[in-house]
Amino acid sequence: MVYLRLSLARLIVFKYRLIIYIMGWICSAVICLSMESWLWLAFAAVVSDLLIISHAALAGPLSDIPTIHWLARWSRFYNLYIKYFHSISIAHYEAHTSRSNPGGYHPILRISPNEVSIMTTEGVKAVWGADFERSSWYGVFANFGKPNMFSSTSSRAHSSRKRIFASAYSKTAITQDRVQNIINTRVTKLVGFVGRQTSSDETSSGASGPVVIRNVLRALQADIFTAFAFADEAGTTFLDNLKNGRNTLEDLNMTAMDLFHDEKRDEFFFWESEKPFKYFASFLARNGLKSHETAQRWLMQLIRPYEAKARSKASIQSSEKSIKHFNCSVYDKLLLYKNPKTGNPLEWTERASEIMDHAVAGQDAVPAALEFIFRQISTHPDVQSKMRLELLTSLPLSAQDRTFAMIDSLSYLNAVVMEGLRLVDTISSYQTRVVPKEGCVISSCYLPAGTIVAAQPYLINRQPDIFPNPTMFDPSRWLLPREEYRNLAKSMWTYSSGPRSCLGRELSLAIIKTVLVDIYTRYKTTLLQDNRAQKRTWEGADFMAEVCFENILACEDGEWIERRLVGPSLLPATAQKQNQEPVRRRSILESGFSNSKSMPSGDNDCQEALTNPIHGPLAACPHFDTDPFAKAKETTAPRHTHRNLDPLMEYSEYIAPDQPIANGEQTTINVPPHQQVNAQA
Ligand code: HEM
Repeated sequence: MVYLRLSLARLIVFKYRLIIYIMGWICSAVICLSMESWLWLAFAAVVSDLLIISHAALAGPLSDIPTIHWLARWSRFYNLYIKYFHSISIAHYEAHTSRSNPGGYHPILRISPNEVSIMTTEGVKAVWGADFERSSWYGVFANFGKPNMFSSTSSRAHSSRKRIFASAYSKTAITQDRVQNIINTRVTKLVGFVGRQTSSDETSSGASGPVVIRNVLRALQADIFTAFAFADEAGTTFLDNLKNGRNTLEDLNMTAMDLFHDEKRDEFFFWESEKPFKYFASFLARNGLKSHETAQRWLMQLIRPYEAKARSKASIQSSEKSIKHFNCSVYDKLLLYKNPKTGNPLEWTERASEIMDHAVAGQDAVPAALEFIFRQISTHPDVQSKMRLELLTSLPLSAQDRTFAMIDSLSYLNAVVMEGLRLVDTISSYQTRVVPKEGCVISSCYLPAGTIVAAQPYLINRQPDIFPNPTMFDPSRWLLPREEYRNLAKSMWTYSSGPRSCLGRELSLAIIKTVLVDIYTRYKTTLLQDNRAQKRTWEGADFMAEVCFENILACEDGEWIERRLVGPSLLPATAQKQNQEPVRRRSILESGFSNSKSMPSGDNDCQEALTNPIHGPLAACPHFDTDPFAKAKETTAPRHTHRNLDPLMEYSEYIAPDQPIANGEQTTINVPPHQQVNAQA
């Protein structure tokens, strides 16, 4: 008790010490103290400060927690230093994992006198699951001078705002025709752009020159989000302006849209958000503030005409009807909202602040995630082949015949996306929560009220006891029986967790999966330039991956793919032909499974597979676990007897039961009925 009182007194004295000193000096000036007494007073103030800081550093409740650096006990400037000059995610990850510990890494580290960083799912559950309040750092995300859902620190303010529009982001809403049409039409434009790149090559080799994929994806995200948030016809059309070459933000006229990743802005974002600099932001971050203003003005160009149109009675009535049917856009929901107690609508600045925050939230996260996945797929040809095989054998070729439910049920595609999202670093800073007055315990360490707990997806997603070989891109870790998959997915923290987790999760997954389907059923990708050495992973137009696209029908395994696309009637012939073409089949196999681990030279089973005419080229190879023919032998799905069935018909009936599927079960591909029949033949 005595200790508690002392701590409280210390806190008050420490927090208000400046005011106490100033008052003391004013009093002493009034009673005309001598110069010597003044110096003694100043000396006493410095000593008392040092005593308080030393006590907190060496004997306070956080003193037993290992530190990221010895300076971190004494000052928050060490942490600010890495925030400004390095990648905070990489620096914290290295600190958590670099020192010996019984568990192999430190689940908790002190990063400044009053702040700890955690790398434990249990800790995240205790803090984010219990919805501890946010720190004041989030205030920087307010727009138009108004707070929004994201910037509000209190959980109450957050949940009352979220209730207005959360249903527009639900999976039910995202799978409705309105949103699916928006996504599909924009992705089709993206595919058209890639098509123009591959056909513009003078040699007509079917391969494109390097494409700075992030910029193109930024255009995609902006066009999808603005159409989704307002209305299809009210969205931006950046995709229509894509050119050959780098498509920089300036070329696309997108600098205002890309608020937090416009170079001018992110240089200053630090000064605007970190104490004590933020108090001098108007001086330190002048360009950053200017670019925030430009972005606000830019957004007004979308909001004004939309509001003017929505004010017409007919439009409001139809929105009111559709609000009940998940068919209403986010902005319509904001527009139609009335406070249940006062009956007042939101002010326009509140609506604008909210929508601007949502736009910013996904504007670089989705392109960064997709670019990272492209990069991984392009450098892992075995993954690319398996994924393409699944797409070509399980989905109708025409976008009109497929639904998002079909795409969503593909286990290998899902595994690739999950693994990409596990490793990608989309958020440029860590998330913080403040320990409430009861305190809390994480990894056996007591954290008193007011302690700031920091966590990052980059660290949580790399816990070696949950994700063995955590830095390795290995989609197969997600091919698990349903229950095990769910448990693993719960430990992944890319979208955060708890009531304030990412609202755009379903939208972003739908965009990412649709892009991968539409690109990888048509193109093979390779990485021209990796450009991984950056200060911050999301930063700088000059530091982005350049991807080359090659039409799959023009590439090595094109003939095989063509045969598969033509339909089932050719498949028995394929099996016959395989017998006459062992060399050709070998090249097909090797092109997809060229890494020595998947296809060891001299492996008898694989050699046998290459010449086995009965079950197809892939069935007997133990390294190939996605063979549709092998699956056909095991499947319990009803068998069709019509041999001339249209290859693209009735797929929806035969989409496999919900993914994921057990590792090693060789069942990641869903086999449509006609292929089962042919495999039997
Ligand atoms: C791969 C893409 C994305 C990733 C990795 C991602 C990640 C996150 C994370 C980690 C948070 C929590 C941040 C914090 O608490 O500090 C968050 C919040 C949020 N995200 Fe996303 N996000 C993505 C895409 C999107 C998209 C496309 C949208 C909307 C269009 C969106 C809208 C939001 C919103 C509104 C919040 C605030 C939620 C709240 O305060 O309750 N996100 N996101």
